[in-house]
Amino acid sequence: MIEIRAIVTDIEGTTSSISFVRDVLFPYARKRLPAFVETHGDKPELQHWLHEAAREAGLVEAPRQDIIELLLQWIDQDRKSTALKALQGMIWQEGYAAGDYRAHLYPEVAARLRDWRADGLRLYVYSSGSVPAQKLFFRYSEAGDLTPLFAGYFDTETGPKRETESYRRIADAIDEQPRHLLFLSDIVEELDAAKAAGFHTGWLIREQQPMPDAARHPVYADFDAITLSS
Ligand SMILES: CSCCC(=O)C(=O)COP(=O)(O)O
Ligand SMILES: [Mg+2]
Repeated sequence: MIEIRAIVTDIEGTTSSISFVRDVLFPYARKRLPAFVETHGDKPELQHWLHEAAREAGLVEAPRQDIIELLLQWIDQDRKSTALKALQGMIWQEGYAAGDYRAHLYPEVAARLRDWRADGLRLYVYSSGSVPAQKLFFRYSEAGDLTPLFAGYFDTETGPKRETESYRRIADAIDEQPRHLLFLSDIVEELDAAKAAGFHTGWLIREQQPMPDAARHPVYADFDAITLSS
């Protein structure tokens, strides 16, 4: 008998479309990053993440303009850099607050998250986006402010999403045995890592992709198809 007590969900490709992140959020950050650094460059938080990006690239002594150029390249590559994601989150905050966009959610997601909460399940997010960016995402979602539904958030400061140890850390932080946790994602390597840590897994395959034949994980076309017991 499977007993799921908490659900940990990915964002891009799972609760929300890849295109919203790639075609709205990333270009928004890319266009504004140079001016944002110019305007806010004296702020300790921004200086910290610029230094972290430089350290990550081995360019600690480089001029600030070189770091900016590097960050723009990383945005184009969708490099899962913790420093980049933190900087992007700082820029995205302005866009949400200004009403420039609302975070995309697939149509069934908000209702299903509410159902799971009403059934006593705890909900968490694990995304490459920074924790502040995740909170903004669900605070300013197309379905309104969903942050009251979530008990916690994890990003790559917990660890890389394709490493099993990251999921062990998440289970410890949630204070649940992995066998009582379900991880939902669109990326099979992330699901493999979670499964190796003992999590139950759900593979969201949304954008009319061919269903894999011998799926390594239970495959779902949307959140309404997800079953929590068997
Ligand atoms: C929190 S919105 C920005 C998401 C992001 O930058 C990203 O790379 C999403 O990757 P995920 O791990 O959620 O698929
Ligand atoms: Mg994803």
